[in-house]
Amino acid sequence: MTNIKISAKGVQVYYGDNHAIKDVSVQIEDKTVTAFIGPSGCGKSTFLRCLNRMNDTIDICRVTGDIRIDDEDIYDPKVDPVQLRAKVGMVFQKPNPFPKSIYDNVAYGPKIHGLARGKADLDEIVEKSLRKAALWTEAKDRLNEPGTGLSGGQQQRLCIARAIATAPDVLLMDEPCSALDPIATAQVEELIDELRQSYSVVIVTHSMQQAARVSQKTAFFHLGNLVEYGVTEKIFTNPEDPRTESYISGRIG
Ligand SMILES: Nc1ncnc2c1ncn2[C@@H]1O[C@H](COP(=O)(O)OP(=O)(O)OP(=O)(O)O)[C@@H](O)[C@H]1O
Repeated sequence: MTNIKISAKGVQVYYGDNHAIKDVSVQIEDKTVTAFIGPSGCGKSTFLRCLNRMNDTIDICRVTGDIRIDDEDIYDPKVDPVQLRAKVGMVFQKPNPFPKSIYDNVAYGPKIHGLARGKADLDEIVEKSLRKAALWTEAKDRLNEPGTGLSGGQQQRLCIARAIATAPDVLLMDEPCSALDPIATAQVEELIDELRQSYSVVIVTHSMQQAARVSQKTAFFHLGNLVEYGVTEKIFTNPEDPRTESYISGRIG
């Protein structure tokens, strides 16, 4: 039985003339946290955005190569990017709740994708998503209050609940803790570890400590190349490539 969720082959990304991702091939596992690390500008976020076609929204961006999720070509013209993004949820650097109530933030996706069969069903999805995002206890008595009134860490967990509510297979996280204090960061990291039981989680992080704490697999990017990919512990203790070694020992980046 294969555990591969995402398979990318020969992926190239250009922003105009800037060749940002150079022939990247990688197989990302299900029920695993995979960390993308590397110096600023190496292409981590660009490659992450390829996985739910978020780069489609950037005019000058061109993506080629083959990316499959559960063996389905996500760049096939038959694939609706909006549906794809429900299946491949994304959490951004800065918590970005909608200017709506906590309840509506979570209910929005299931509503537009027709995932609920009425109010009771929707209530259940909202509760389940908030529970999975470890926010239910704090939010259950204020569901009608604005999501923007929560603390930064709570807002980020709300954004995770919103991503989970559309029953995704994959969760992409682009530096999800960079705007959070150490306590909120620890809570989100704990949550990422739990989410691994249900999803394939891919996280971009600038923090090598965070990559070491939360991920089982790590991909090291440098100047648009995927230099090394493997078991996190090995990448951090015994990397194969001298560039990885330099990065983890703080000599580049
Ligand atoms: N929206 C964009 N338009 C034009 N060029 C972009 C865009 N986003 C990224 N790039 C370019 O693509 C390259 C890779 O950037 P990317 O943001 O993917 O790197 P990163 O490793 O995530 O960096 P950081 O860690 O600083 O966020 C850089 O040269 C960057 O200037």
